[in-house]
Amino acid sequence: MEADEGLILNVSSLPSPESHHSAGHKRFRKPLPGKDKWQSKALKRKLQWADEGTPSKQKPKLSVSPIKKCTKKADICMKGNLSSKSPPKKHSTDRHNESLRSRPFIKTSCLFKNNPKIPEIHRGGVKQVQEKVFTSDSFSQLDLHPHLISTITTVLKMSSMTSVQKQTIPVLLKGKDALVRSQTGSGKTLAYGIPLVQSLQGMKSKIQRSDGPYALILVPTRELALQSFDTVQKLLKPFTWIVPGVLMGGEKRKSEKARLRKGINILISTPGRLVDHIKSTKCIHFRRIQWLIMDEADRILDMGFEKDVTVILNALNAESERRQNVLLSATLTEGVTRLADISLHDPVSIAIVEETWDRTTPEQEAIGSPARMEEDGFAIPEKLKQHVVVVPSKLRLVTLAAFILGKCKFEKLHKMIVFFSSCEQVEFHYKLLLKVLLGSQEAEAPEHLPLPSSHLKFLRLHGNMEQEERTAVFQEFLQCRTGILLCTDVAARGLDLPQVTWIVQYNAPASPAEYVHRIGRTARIGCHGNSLLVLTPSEAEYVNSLASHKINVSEMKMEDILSSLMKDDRFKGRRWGNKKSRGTNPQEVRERATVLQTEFENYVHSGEGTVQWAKKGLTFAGKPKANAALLKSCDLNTLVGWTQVYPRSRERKDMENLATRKC
Ligand SMILES: Nc1ncnc2c1ncn2[C@@H]1O[C@H](COP(=O)(O)OP(=O)(O)OP(=O)(O)O)[C@@H](O)[C@H]1O
Repeated sequence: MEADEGLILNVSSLPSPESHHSAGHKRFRKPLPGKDKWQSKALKRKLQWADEGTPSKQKPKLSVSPIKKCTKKADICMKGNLSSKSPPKKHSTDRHNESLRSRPFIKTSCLFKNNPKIPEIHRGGVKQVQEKVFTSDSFSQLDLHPHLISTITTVLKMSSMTSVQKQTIPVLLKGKDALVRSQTGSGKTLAYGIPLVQSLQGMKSKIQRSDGPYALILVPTRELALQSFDTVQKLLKPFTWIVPGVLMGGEKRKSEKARLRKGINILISTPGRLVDHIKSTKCIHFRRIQWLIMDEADRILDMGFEKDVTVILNALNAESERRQNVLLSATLTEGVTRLADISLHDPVSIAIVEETWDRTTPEQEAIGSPARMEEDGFAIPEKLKQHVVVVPSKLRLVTLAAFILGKCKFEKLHKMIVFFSSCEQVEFHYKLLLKVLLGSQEAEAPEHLPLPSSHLKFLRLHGNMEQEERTAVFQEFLQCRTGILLCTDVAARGLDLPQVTWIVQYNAPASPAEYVHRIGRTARIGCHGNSLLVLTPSEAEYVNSLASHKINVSEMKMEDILSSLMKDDRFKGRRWGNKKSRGTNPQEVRERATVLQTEFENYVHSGEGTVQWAKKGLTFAGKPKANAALLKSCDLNTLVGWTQVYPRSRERKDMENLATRKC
């Protein structure tokens, strides 16, 4: 789902001229030619829809002209709460007065009215599949080279094996192929890395750099390639004659060719880039390949690399038939099974699952046999607390912002990842949140800040960024103790980012497997972690879909999330002036949410450029897969909101067709 975002760009929510002083708002005094025409049309639409909820029942009620009224007396716009007769009291400091003057008028009715009812979430008694992460067995029990053991204990600082390592390492040391399925963050990299290094260091004829690759590790993303390279490099510390290397898009082909020519013994690559080299780099060969490892196999397939994997398998088979093959994934999909069929020889299947299905309701009984359950159930880290919040489209953006403020500004140190469904959405929300949550914060008096602004550090990561920047952001987030990373699914798989405390999924993931991978960026290797899935009312059913995969989420209330705005006086409505805020007065919470929403909208409307950029951020053109997902999951409200962004365009027509179909 990509098109909603609770940012309804319509003129009725624009600020009154008297309340703005910045250059960005001069346009209200001197409108751009032709612009007021579409604004008034958008206003008309907005009024219709605000009254009736859906466009299908449009009955124009244009007797009120809010812009006019707001312009004269902004306070009238606040639904019955602000009296035009009682202007705000004088405040003690000029600064405070200034801050109040620049505060937008509040129009609570827009944001909190005519929203679809939030359905109740009925949770069945789902018992999650659990894996025990650690065992009491130490690495020294394995038949490994003593230098390798000491590297594990002294360099990697690990003593006992995880369950997946305990089961996988002996199988691979025996030379068998394996299909390994284990929960996210359970230590799969070392499960293949240790036997790989053990076998290569012990080869009868000592490996020469110029021999070329003995092992190929395929991973879906560049970040994962770098991360796997880092682990392998550490394991190879005592065995300096074995050279690891990475090939991934984004780097100059020429320098990769030069490194290939010099020799890489353990080649870590993304499939696309490797195929590139197979087709164009003469010096690449697989004559000595002994190992093929496909990590995050389901993601490799999801990303459309199936054809590339076939090209790679053919290239390997053409030069070396005998090799050991390993396929690893946190989730087992049909595609992975298919890939296992063509790439593994008589594999040992390793699945670290303890619990079986707990049939507690007849509906669950009807879903399928225990065997099927075994296949469909995803193991979730035991210490991961999963939450869901159902939020009407219009309120999604403020809810997200309030959640970020609540956790990252007002609670103790949090490190958060927020998933979006497209690169454009990431960019859009990154700039918007940076500007509104951080930009204005910087301008506020220091006494308003409960914590230093550095706690609200925003980063973003997506596939449209230059590789250099991607790597820098990845490294920065890896090392920082707090921060908020806004990203696409480029960061969903395999990435090991320590100390992440919250995962937020702002857009529902395309599949339960994706859900598991996204939340798997927290609660790694036995640590605690939390996740929040944001759904629109029409998507509430998704919770049942997760339950059918043994995924159990508990509900959070939108109002509770929004109430953290009470801690941030930047969003205090004009009416409350110097008054002390009372706990979590629902009316005041709503008004603060409206102030925040208005700030978002003001920023977007501050110029033609930002409007265009917002449209880009809310669009989902050119992504057929995403469109299909949108059709499946997004609600009417979303579509209505979206059509308001596009008052007259082909896209709008498309969206209206889509809305009609949804009806
Ligand atoms: N035996 C161990 N003891 C302590 N820490 C470990 C052990 N094995 C791995 N780790 C650490 O656990 C973290 C997760 O490991 P890894 O990234 O290999 O998990 P994964 O199963 O591949 O996760 P994902 O499915 O998300 O890719 C890493 O930081 C790794 O260093």
